[in-house]
Amino acid sequence: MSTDFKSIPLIDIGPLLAKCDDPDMGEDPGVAEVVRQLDRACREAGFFYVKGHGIPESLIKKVRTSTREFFKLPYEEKSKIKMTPVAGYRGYQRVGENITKGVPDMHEAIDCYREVRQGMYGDLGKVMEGCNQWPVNPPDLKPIMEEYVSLCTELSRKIMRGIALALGGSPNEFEGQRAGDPFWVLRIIGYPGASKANGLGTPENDIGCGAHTDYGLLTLVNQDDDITALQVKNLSGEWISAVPIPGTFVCNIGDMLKVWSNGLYDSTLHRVINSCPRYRVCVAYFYEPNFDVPVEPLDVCVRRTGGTRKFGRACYGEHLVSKVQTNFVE
Ligand SMILES: N=C(N)NCCCC[C@H](N)C(=O)O
Ligand SMILES: O=C(O)CCC(=O)C(=O)O
Ligand SMILES: [Fe+2]
Repeated sequence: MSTDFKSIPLIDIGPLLAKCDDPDMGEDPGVAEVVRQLDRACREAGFFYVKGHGIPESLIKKVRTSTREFFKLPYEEKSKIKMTPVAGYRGYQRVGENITKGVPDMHEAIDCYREVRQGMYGDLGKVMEGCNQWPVNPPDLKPIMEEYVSLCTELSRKIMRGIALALGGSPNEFEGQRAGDPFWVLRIIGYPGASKANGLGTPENDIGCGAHTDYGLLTLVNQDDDITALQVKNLSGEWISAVPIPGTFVCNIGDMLKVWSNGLYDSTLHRVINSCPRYRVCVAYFYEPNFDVPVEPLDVCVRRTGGTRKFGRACYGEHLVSKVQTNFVE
């Protein structure tokens, strides 16, 4: 359960990355300090900023620039890669098409998923079968995003090694069968400026994305530097803003980590309200478990939470499919 946190902690993960693939990384004092901070952040907020992550700032900026360029195109152009169930729910969705708890969200997006070949996960994976739909314009969007996904995947694997230690496990707790063949999701998102979204000049009412939790393990949010819009709910119900900190990612934990950790860590509710008149872009990368692995509380976490299993067995693929099938207007 999250606490009454008033701000979101910032963690320099440099020391963790430096030693991340050493078998005895846990004994390194620099790693131990990062692990302590990760543990505290995951227990208290389920959200943290990371710096020292090693992904070049130039690429992070290009990701947002090409995103902005795409959303500036006319609808006819954007709709050439329209999201459809047949494409495995990959592609472009216009403002209002994504719904959260029954309410249309004031954002447009391109959804991308790790590609799923026919029959790869049997019936479980059918809904997600398909290839990503990339726009022709801007031409560099596809290569930029592909490079970005591969760097985010590697970074997330390393952060998860730190989180595994934080939970009292071995560093490779989330490798192999659990998340050694990770599924991933990329959401390329644009939030219209406040007055444009509702035309009434009542910015408080523009819900860019309604309150939700993320579905998998770990999310890396790459947001515009100059607009505050992401809000995280604390225990007493206050919304704490994740004010952009240049050079950092906002990270948060997802539903599957809540199950694996037996609730030691929670997937915290968050939402997006762009009350700024300017258009906001955000690219969210989601690092997820193996698509078809059974997810149940780790023994070490059950012991640390009083010996009772709080959750039954879950499956990421099933969870994703149930979300995707209810996320869109018909
Ligand atoms: N893949 C992830 N985590 N996407 C998060 C999207 C959240 C909004 C969605 N309509 C919902 O209600 O879940
Ligand atoms: O726009 C943001 O800052 C976060 C978006 C988000 O929470 C999501 O796509 O899951
Ligand atoms: Fe989210």
